[in-house]
Amino acid sequence: MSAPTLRIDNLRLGFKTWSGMVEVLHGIALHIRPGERVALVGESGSGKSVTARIVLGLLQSIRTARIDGTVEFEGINLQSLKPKSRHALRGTRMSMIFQDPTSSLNPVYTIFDQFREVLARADAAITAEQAREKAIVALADVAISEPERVLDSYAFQLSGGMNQRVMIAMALANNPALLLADEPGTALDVTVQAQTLKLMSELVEKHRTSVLFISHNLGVVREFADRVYVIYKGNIVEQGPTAALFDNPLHPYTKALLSAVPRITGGGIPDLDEDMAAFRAPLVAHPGYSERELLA
Ligand SMILES: Nc1ncnc2c1ncn2[C@@H]1O[C@H](COP(=O)(O)OP(=O)(O)OP(=O)(O)O)[C@@H](O)[C@H]1O
Repeated sequence: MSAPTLRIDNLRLGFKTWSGMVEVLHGIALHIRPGERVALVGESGSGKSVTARIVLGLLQSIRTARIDGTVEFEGINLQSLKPKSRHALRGTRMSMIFQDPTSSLNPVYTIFDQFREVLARADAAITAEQAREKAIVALADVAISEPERVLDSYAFQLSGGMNQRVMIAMALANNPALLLADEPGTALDVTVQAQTLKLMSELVEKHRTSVLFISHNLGVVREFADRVYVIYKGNIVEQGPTAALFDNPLHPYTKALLSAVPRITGGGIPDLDEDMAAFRAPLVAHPGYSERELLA
């Protein structure tokens, strides 16, 4: 089997606060193979975004953050890299799509200016003409029919759905090995979100891009992911192939998450802490799919 694109092992994160250390991640492990689409699912505050930010190298420079453990990207331990080398990976070998496409784009530069900057990260010598050519191809890939007009526009002149397509095109423009998608499109209406996710899905499949897909929307995860990790209060409590996990959730938190779909954003999950306390094993792996076996 090929080596994983991303391998996280025993990852711990704490923040120094006035009242002492607040532990946020308690030794999580996950991996993503080349071309695999993996979802990290959990409620608000469970530690999904901080995990993605560590992979991107964005938390390492925060003075109050304490990070321990292994984060290996394409066989390189990111913790051992200098900030400059971590910076060089972003937008080239790994890239990210955020929740709200319009606020993620810079309002004072045209779409083309931003495209050119992204492409120059991988090829500093790229000319304006070459960048324009590449940007047009990338926009055509996300089914934008008037790429010239879009390139000369500012984000505020385009619809949210159009900006989301632009973001996807930019994120994939340098053919990254890993795409981190943090609740992509949740700021958009449901139909537009579904369309853009479908597009993203087709593109990552075409390019065999590995994806870490962060979401609390289980419906979307079921459609999109090959495998799922469930995170609860900074612990991975269950993982397995999507269909197996949805059809036969083993951990009380996963069961609660699945049964609480309509009210997941509401008042939380009643009595969950009681169920959790009664459950002794911290990680449930579906038979034959333990982290160790998958990596062997
Ligand atoms: N810079 C920071 N300083 C202190 N605590 C932080 C910082 N960033 C995140 N946290 C805390 O870490 C925990 C995990 O946050 P994270 O943003 O990863 O949650 P999440 O699962 O992505 O939630 P959501 O779905 O709401 O985005 C939260 O309790 C949050 O308050």
